[in-house]
Amino acid sequence: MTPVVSAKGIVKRYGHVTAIDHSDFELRPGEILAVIGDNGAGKSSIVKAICGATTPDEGEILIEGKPVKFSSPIEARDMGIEIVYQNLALSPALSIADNMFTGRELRKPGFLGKFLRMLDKPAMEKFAREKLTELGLMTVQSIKQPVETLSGGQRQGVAVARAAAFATKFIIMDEPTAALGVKESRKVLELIKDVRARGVPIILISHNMPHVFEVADRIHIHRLGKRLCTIDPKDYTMSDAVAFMTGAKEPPGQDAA
Ligand SMILES: Nc1ncnc2c1ncn2[C@@H]1O[C@H](COP(=O)(O)OP(=O)(O)OP(=O)(O)O)[C@@H](O)[C@H]1O
Repeated sequence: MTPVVSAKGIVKRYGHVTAIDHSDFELRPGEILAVIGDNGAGKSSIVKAICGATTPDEGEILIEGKPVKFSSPIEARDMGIEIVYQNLALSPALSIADNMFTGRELRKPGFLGKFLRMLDKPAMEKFAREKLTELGLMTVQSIKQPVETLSGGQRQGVAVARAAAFATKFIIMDEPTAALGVKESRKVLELIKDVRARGVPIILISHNMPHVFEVADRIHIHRLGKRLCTIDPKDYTMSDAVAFMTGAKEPPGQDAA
């Protein structure tokens, strides 16, 4: 099966620091791929290269088998790649519906939209309501509610719903539960599984081993700027994964999973 994303020999240098050192990467259809590694191992850097947030110095990125060279994250987004950040990239003062459409607002049909750039608020609110309902998130009272009135978990829910609504290729989630409490994390993990059930593959960067082992189909272990190996979480324990990640234990081959 053609991978959704595959990257080969990616190199990214920042001055004298080599953040990614000839790394490979592969995301398969329908899977949750966790990306783990020590601080500074290069997890964010490799994922940024894949979503156009940075341009690699070397290497090749293929999306569904076709070479791509993104010059901005907008280009990646236009291709159906969505990102959910740990620091909740939502605008607190704007409503849920407005947040879902930031940067891709729907305009009124005809002259009003085309020439006067008038927004089609009812259409955006309807779409936002449908998407939140689909993901079981309609505990929020109103779609017009400002995001700042929501709990941390609800906000992350909106961010995940937005990504799920627009992603046609895959979603990248960078530490989506890091800022959340236990109960809120649970809800977000369930959402992540729901998104997978809808057929959208996910790249999940996380330091939280129980979360990774709960949801991941495969784990990409990053160390010193490159992919050390990929493992199937059913074949290894959390302490094995940490031992590979820190160099305490010899890893299995590059493609154990
Ligand atoms: N914009 C940048 N400028 C300079 N150095 C950078 C930049 N971004 C990343 N680096 C360096 O590249 C290396 C890899 O960083 P990266 O953020 O990808 O690691 P990470 O595995 O995501 O770490 P963490 O788990 O701490 O978020 C680090 O040494 C980091 O300091």
